[in-house]
Amino acid sequence: MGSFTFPPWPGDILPHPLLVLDYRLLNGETLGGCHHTRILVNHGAEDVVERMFDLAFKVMTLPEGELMKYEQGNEGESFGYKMTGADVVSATGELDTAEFLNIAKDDALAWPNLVRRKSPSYPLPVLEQMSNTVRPFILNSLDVSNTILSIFSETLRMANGELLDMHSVAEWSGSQARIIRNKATTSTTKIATGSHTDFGSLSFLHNRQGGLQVLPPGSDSWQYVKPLPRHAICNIGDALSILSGGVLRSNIHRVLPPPSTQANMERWSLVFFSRSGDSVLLRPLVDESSVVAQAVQKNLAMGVPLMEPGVTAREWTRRRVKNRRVANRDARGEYVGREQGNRGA
Ligand SMILES: O=C(O)CCC(=O)C(=O)O
Ligand SMILES: [Fe+2]
Repeated sequence: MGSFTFPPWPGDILPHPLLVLDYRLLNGETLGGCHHTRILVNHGAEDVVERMFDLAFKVMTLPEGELMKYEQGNEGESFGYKMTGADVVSATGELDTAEFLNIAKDDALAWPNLVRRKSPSYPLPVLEQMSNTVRPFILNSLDVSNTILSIFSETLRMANGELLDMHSVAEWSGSQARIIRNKATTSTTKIATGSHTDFGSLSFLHNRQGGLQVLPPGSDSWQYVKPLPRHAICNIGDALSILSGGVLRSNIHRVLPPPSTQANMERWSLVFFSRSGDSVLLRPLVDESSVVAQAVQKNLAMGVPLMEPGVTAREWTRRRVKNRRVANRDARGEYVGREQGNRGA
């Protein structure tokens, strides 16, 4: 099955060197002031990740007309299906080639009830495998997220549990699993997903084929990330960056078709996005953390603008999703919505 292929890495492509962290040995020192993409091994989701890829294949090979029943639309809804070409990948309005389906953490946990997407909710294979595949994948990813957040709350010297409370599993949030398909193409240069930072708190990304690229801090050259079996790529998103006053930083990445000898391959990937509760106000936690307060003061003294959208996590996600849709751009590719504070894709 296409989704299981783990092809050899092309000998002519030098991948970006990434620090591999053993999830079982994680601590504040290994994560440090985390500004870079990291790779996690022994995250515990290895087997259920295989089942998620299997499910991804079943879902994304349904007829297009069937998938379109679940399309997200243009109003900033994050859960559901996104067709290819719905998002822009560049300021000049080029369109993306990725198609994906987002499954809400709240739906997976409430199952057999559905609380975020009612009708039409999700394609049948997702409903059929909600309890034996999607929910275990999401629960495992939430565990990993909580572990990393509690390490970061030590880094930020916050009171016990405060950051975790903002990411309480019990509160509705934008947290979601995403299955992604990029159909085969002969091009190795056409951008599939444009340059962006993830907008939530943490992302765990499971890759098979190459194509993911990062723009390392301070560099202007894109570098490929080499997928490793049973490893998860770990990114910080903008919301956590905002809450931490920039102490923790989101990283810039994009997706191209699989490179070199992998050209022509269909590309599959899987992500879990961990996001704070819908009601959490996105602002630097200066009252909760002396580390954040100091960082904000230092940045202000140096004239670095403060990232403070002053909206809730729910509104932030809605704006960011909406901002990427080509339907919300004018002929020059500019966003035509009225909201302020949209940044990038
Ligand atoms: O497909 C990938 O490898 C990355 C996708 C991604 O960056 C995203 O969905 O935010
Ligand atoms: Fe991303």
